[in-house]
Amino acid sequence: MKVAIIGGTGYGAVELLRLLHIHPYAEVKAIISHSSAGKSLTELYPHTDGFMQGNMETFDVAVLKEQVDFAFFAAPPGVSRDLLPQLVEAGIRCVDLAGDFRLKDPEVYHKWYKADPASQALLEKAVYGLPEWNKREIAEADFVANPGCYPTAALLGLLPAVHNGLVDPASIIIDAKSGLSGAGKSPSAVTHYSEINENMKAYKLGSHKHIPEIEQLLAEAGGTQQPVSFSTQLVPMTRGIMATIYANLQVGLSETELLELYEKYYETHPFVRLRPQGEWPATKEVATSNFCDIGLHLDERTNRLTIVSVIDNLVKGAAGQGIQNMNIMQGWEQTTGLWMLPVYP
Ligand SMILES: NC(=O)C1=CN([C@@H]2O[C@H](COP(=O)(O)OP(=O)(O)OC[C@H]3O[C@@H](n4cnc5c(N)ncnc54)[C@H](OP(=O)(O)O)[C@@H]3O)[C@@H](O)[C@H]2O)C=CC1
Ligand SMILES: CC(=O)N[C@@H](CCC(=O)OP(=O)(O)O)C(=O)O
Repeated sequence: MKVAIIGGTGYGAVELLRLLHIHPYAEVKAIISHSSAGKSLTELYPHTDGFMQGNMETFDVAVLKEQVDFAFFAAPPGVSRDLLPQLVEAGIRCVDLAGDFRLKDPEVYHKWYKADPASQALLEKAVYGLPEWNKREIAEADFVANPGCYPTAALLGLLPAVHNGLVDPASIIIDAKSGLSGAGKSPSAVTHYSEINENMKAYKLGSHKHIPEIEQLLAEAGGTQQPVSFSTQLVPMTRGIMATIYANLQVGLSETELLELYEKYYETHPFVRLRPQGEWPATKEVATSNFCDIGLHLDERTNRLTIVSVIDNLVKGAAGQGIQNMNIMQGWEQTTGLWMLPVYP
């Protein structure tokens, strides 16, 4: 199948190219660039030398319709809102790595993204693409809204607990740390080496656009959801997210029983791996892979459950999950092209 990547010079796009190169059924035929059409990707990213023929192109629906059957959007919010419907209309199925189609309520999008939402009709048509939650819906979708990186880590950590009513939904606290590639390739004062090296920085507390995304899916999974506390911090590494999640247990289960329940929940989901009792994952253990690794701890003194969930933000948090969604949409085994050992150390 022939594929286009839109937002060609960003980190998400380059990660898509890396992973699609080893995919047995997908081939990148076009890279669309807003800033660098006419240039070769290798001019900007020498590590891609020999892996992409031809130059990047401008967005043209008529040309893309002849070139490809599938497209990934890896551009900032606002771009897919305007361009993706044109491709879907032309019969090209899409996965959007940005957040334009994740939230079902246009007013909620407007409030948190501070931008105009897509139409209500398109938001209703969009399928939120978390394969461990709604694989069947993804398979039928014309276009999929790939989850945000933090929501992926947080939701995979919380789904078994919330879906089974194990924790008090009002007590959930998500404390999440991300490497710098999560902020994209454009440098900023905060991501400047001398600012973030040997440093950690909290940001967007109470205002992060992933808050409504997390709450939307938890409400779907648990039937109801109170606001969650969500704090984000930058840590001096390139890849990786660790979400440490706290919630009050509201059922009389032991740590062993909780772990068994998580194992059962994820038994048919190959990309989620549970650590044995007394062990918790590290970001390096999933780096460059599509895995989400999870460890649990039940503090019997406080009756509080701690869930540690790690992903690579560019893979399970973006390009890898996007390809997992494409696989499901195409009726291929979801692990196709994604079954690989993390790079370690
Ligand atoms: N980095 C991550 O870990 C994750 C990112 N995402 C989301 O995926 C999308 C891509 O992220 P990422 O690759 O990191 O971002 P980058 O900032 O690295 O790249 C985004 C790319 O979008 C393109 N683009 C197209 N139109 C515009 C425009 N009007 N203004 C600015 N850029 C434009 C640019 O490439 P060009 O000029 O070549 O078109 C740019 O390089 C974003 O929506 C992001 O939020 C989601 C999950 C995780
Ligand atoms: C470290 C860092 O800055 N991370 C980004 C999240 C990246 C992501 O998933 O964003 P989208 O929802 O836009 O797709 C942030 O906090 O905004």
